[in-house]
Amino acid sequence: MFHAPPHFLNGRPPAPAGDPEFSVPVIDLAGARDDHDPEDASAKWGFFQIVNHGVPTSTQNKIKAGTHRFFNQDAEAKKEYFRAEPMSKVVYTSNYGLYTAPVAYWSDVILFNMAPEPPEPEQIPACIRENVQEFSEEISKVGGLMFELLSEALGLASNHLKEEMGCAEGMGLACNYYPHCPQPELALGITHHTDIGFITVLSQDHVGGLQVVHRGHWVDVPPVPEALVVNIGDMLQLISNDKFKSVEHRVIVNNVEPRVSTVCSFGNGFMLKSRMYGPIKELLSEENPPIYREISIEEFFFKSYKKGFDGNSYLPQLKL
Ligand SMILES: O=C(O)CCC(=O)C(=O)O
Ligand SMILES: [Fe+2]
Repeated sequence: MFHAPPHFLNGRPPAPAGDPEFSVPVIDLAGARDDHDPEDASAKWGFFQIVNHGVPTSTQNKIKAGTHRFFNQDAEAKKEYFRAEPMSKVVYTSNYGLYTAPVAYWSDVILFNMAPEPPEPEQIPACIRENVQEFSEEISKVGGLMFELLSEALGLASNHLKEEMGCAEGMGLACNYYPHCPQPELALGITHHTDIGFITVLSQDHVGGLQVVHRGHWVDVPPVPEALVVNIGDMLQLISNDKFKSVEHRVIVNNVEPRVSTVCSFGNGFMLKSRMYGPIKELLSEENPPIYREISIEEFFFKSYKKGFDGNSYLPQLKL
């Protein structure tokens, strides 16, 4: 495991080693459904890892190899995919927090907005095309399952989030590449943030560097082979009326080897524009009044991007 230097702690100490309070929740999806209710982890951490989830390891490995292939090309080959704005089907960008993040992002990303309408196959770079299509199919099934489990964890019918609310209708798949960093004390891979969508399901490689905030401490998320990481995003915090909290996280870099991750965000700015999302009525009562006003996902994404990558979510601005 690599460690962030003290000036990157943002006043949060690293989690004490060996304290079971800080051991990251892992949910085994094999076996009886009742055994893997993610309610506790979603409410307390806003984050959990899942194992035995059905994205074959070979599918995860192939897209990571494709990510290395894409980013190891020279700039000339990559530049046709470069976009400065996020609302394209395929967006390659480098250091996207450059003008707004508190610390430069030591990372490159190629993002594919796969749902509701995927890009044309020829818009996806040939060196990663098949991998993107295969991973996207597999991760969509996992996303669907997560929405069922999270619906149940909220005490709703299992189809509520996916079918009733259309939470899985938009999906963005980001392939992140964190180059080896000669001076890791001067940069972060991605500075602290919460994810904007409903949930994020991600696959990390063996290198490590992802950290989440739990009870005011930075906790390393050690890579577990085959495991996927699930983050609660801001939109799920909004519709769950704070029952589930979006998790603050970041990626630290190292001077040993590059790292790649594959990150699927369920909920993107291409979703049905007229649909408004607010706290789910079934979760509200006199003792539990709505905390946030309704907003369309398009506006939420737009405002969150516009605000800049300053580490704060846009949610507080929607408080009633
Ligand atoms: O690379 C990772 O593990 C996390 C990346 C991330 O937080 C993001 O893309 O939003
Ligand atoms: Fe993230």
